[in-house]
Amino acid sequence: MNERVGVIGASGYSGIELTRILAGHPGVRLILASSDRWAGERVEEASRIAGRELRYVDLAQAERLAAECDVLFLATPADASLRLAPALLEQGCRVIDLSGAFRIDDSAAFERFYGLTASNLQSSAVYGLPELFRNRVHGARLVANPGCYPTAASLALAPLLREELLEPDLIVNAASGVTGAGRTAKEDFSFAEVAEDFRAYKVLRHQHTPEIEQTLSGCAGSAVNVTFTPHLLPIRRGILCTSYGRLRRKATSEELRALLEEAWHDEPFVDVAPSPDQVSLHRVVGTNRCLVGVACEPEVGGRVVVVSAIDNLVKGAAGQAVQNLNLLLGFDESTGLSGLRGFHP
Ligand SMILES: NC(=O)C1=CN([C@@H]2O[C@H](COP(=O)(O)OP(=O)(O)OC[C@H]3O[C@@H](n4cnc5c(N)ncnc54)[C@H](OP(=O)(O)O)[C@@H]3O)[C@@H](O)[C@H]2O)C=CC1
Ligand SMILES: CC(=O)N[C@@H](CCC(=O)OP(=O)(O)O)C(=O)O
Repeated sequence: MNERVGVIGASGYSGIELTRILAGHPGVRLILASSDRWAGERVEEASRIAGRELRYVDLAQAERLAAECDVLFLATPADASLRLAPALLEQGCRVIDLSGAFRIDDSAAFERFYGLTASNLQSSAVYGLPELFRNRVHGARLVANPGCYPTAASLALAPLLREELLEPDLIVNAASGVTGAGRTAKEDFSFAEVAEDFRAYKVLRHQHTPEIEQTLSGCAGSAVNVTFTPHLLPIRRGILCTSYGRLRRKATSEELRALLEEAWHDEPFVDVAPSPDQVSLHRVVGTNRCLVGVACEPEVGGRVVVVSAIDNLVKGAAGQAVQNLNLLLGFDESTGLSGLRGFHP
């Protein structure tokens, strides 16, 4: 099979990762890669991996060529996705958007956190976290690929909330590598500013807060409040996410681990570690994997700590987007992804 796919925003960190994965995907043909700054240059991944000549085109040309694609990825900022998606859908393409433009059901919350006007396409977009919502993704025209932090937090906490094991007030602390901010990030993210430093940012105003609460409330069946604090880690890629809650009934660490193992048993990209201490970025960076570990104090009200790790550019962006592509096209969900081996021994 050779479904035709394209990437808009192909020169960004997640666009590059997408281009690399798609060039090696056996079921699709990458026919379009857009970048204004690289227009006219060769897409090296396409010639090196797929053995075909492909050149970047600018956005105007990409919009003209889009109708030739069965599925288009938008690896663009949210404001650009809001502008581009309607016309692409009208041309008959299916769209997988990596930005936050279509993830949040509550328009007022979206507008407050993103500072943008919500789209009326939001109601028809499917939130593409395959491990929780894969049945909805199959027939979707517009997939909202989840945010990096919400992916790490949701895969850590969803099974425990579904079993009504946690009080609905949670704390999520997470640290991301600097690629999370995109490649045009400004001065605050330069090497001299971040090296040998560690700090929180967007405290109590991060745009992923309503997304995490939306997903976890859906799992719990009632409102869940999350205090989310992101941190900037002076490395290139990876997210380590530590989530804290309180037990609603007695349980041991072994029981919680067994519950996570049961929930994620059939999932190719979620693994449960023997303990939270064994969850580390080395084990996930370069792969589409999420690694989760849990421990708790056994009494009612006892503390629960769940640690999860992902690569922000793979499971947190491009890899998850390809999982969604596979669902849309009816491929095995691991197609093009199982070969990603990671960067560490
Ligand atoms: N980095 C990460 O870890 C994650 C990112 N995301 C989201 O994915 C999207 C892409 O992120 P990332 O790869 O980091 O971003 P980058 O800043 O690295 O790249 C952005 C890309 O979009 C293009 N672009 C910029 N402005 C416009 C515009 N107005 N219209 C069309 N294209 C434009 C740029 O191409 P050019 O200038 O060459 O045309 C570039 O290819 C964002 O919405 C981001 O929030 C989601 C999860 C994780
Ligand atoms: C380190 C860093 O800055 N990470 C970004 C990740 C969010 C992102 O990529 O944006 P979306 O809202 O489209 O998911 C941030 O915290 O804003």
